[in-house]
Amino acid sequence: MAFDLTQALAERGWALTAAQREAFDRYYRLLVAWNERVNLTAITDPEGVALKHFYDSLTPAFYTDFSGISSLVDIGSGAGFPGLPLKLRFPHLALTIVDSLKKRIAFLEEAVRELGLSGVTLIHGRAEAVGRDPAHRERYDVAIARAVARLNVLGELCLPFVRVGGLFIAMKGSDVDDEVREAQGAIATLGGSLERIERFALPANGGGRTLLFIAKRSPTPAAYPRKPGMPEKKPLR
Ligand SMILES: C[S@@+](CC[C@H](N)C(=O)[O-])C[C@H]1O[C@@H](n2cnc3c(N)ncnc32)[C@H](O)[C@@H]1O
Repeated sequence: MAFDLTQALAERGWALTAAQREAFDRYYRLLVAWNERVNLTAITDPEGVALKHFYDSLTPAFYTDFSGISSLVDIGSGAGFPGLPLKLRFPHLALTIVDSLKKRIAFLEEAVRELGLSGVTLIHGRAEAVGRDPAHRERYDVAIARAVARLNVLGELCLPFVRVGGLFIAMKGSDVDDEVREAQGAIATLGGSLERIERFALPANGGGRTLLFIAKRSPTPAAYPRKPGMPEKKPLR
């Protein structure tokens, strides 16, 4: 696999600044160093991380205009994907990251410090609990998540964070049709409406991807999200 992040983004019309290139390099070095003692990622080679973590994280911005988005919440961000690459590329974003694993939040705290980022809030907690907190409920322009749960579960974790008129972006692999069908009732119940499906392939045989754009049409009923674990145990129909 031959993949160069700077070149691939230049082909999309994005010129990374020298400072942004250096930030992605530092992020990579920190990720692999921490990965020796905290399980953060199975992908550790530089080109793999550049393609399957950094570039992949940026793909939503190929399909929707991030310059018009002020606040973004990344649910189940793990080692920072997709939130941190989006923040590096779009520094104006007020980024909030929610993850239930303390060690991953500890990694992100160091990454944010090392990369000198401002406007990033890191929350250790379950999305089901944080999404009920008035400080976070229906406060964000966009909620985004990659590789966290099936769509009928993910909707309950993410849609409560989105303001009416905002957007929930689910980042998925190529095989989504059953998942989308099974989640239709859940999305409607939670106040969402599936507006757009974008299918594409990552460069350098990086695999098929699908982005689901779900508009928040009406407030999420107070009953949701249910208590931690329930969305997964009894997914909405
Ligand atoms: C497979 S990892 C994916 C991480 C990252 N989004 C990525 O694509 O590389 C899933 C992450 O979601 C977090 N997670 C799972 N369920 C969660 C929940 N209910 N609330 C908050 N975080 C959750 C886990 O701790 C884990 O870090």
